[in-house]
Amino acid sequence: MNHNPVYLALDLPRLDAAEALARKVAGHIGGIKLGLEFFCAHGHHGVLEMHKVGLPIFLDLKLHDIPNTVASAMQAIHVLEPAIVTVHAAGGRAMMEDAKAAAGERCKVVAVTVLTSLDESDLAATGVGGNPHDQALRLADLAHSAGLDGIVCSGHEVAGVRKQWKDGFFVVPGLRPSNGKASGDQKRTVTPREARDAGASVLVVGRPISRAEDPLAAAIAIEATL
Ligand SMILES: O=C(O)c1cc(=O)[nH]c(=O)n1[C@@H]1O[C@H](COP(=O)(O)O)[C@@H](O)[C@H]1O
Repeated sequence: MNHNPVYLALDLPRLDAAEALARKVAGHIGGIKLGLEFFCAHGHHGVLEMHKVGLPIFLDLKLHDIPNTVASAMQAIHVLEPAIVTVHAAGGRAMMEDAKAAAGERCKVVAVTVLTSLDESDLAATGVGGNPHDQALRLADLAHSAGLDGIVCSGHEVAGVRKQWKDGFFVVPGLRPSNGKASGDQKRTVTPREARDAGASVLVVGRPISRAEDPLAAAIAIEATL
């Protein structure tokens, strides 16, 4: 693969620290993922600052509301020129259709299926029967039929989803290098290499790089496995 599929999740409280980390590893990642922690703390200003690093920006806002509200939120972030934005597939077909229509041509919209921090018992507690694999496939079908570009799922489901959606754009978080650190709050993990081999388009890596003693060495080590 020519293009580096790793997007670094910058889940850090300080803007200067996030920017310094992104600059340090910029040659060994393909993009930057800015999520709720970053956006709630630094907003539009923070995203515009991070554009200066010169890498594509994945704005992981996980939008989930009524269709009109989500479409309006999408329009409000046009100015930030994100390459990728997330919504929750559980928001339903109309919400996803309207989100995609509002996103503009150059922004991929992907739907979160089953968070990688959940297992079957967590799903049951929310009233969803069956296992994460079947639920992810069901929500992937819904996202596909709503016209989205792809989905977010764990490395355990991505091969199955790829089988039924051959040209989909699939984001896989919950990655832990095989020599790696504890899973933390993640329950459905695979290695970056396993996710890539299973058909992931983007590999989201956060703490295995950002909390490493030597983030640059960690990013280079992950790149070397791909
Ligand atoms: O949408 C996401 O990016 C996402 C979906 C999901 O199911 N699980 C998940 O961990 N993420 C994000 O991926 C990143 C994973 O971070 P680490 O566990 O530190 O590598 C975090 O920024 C999460 O918000």
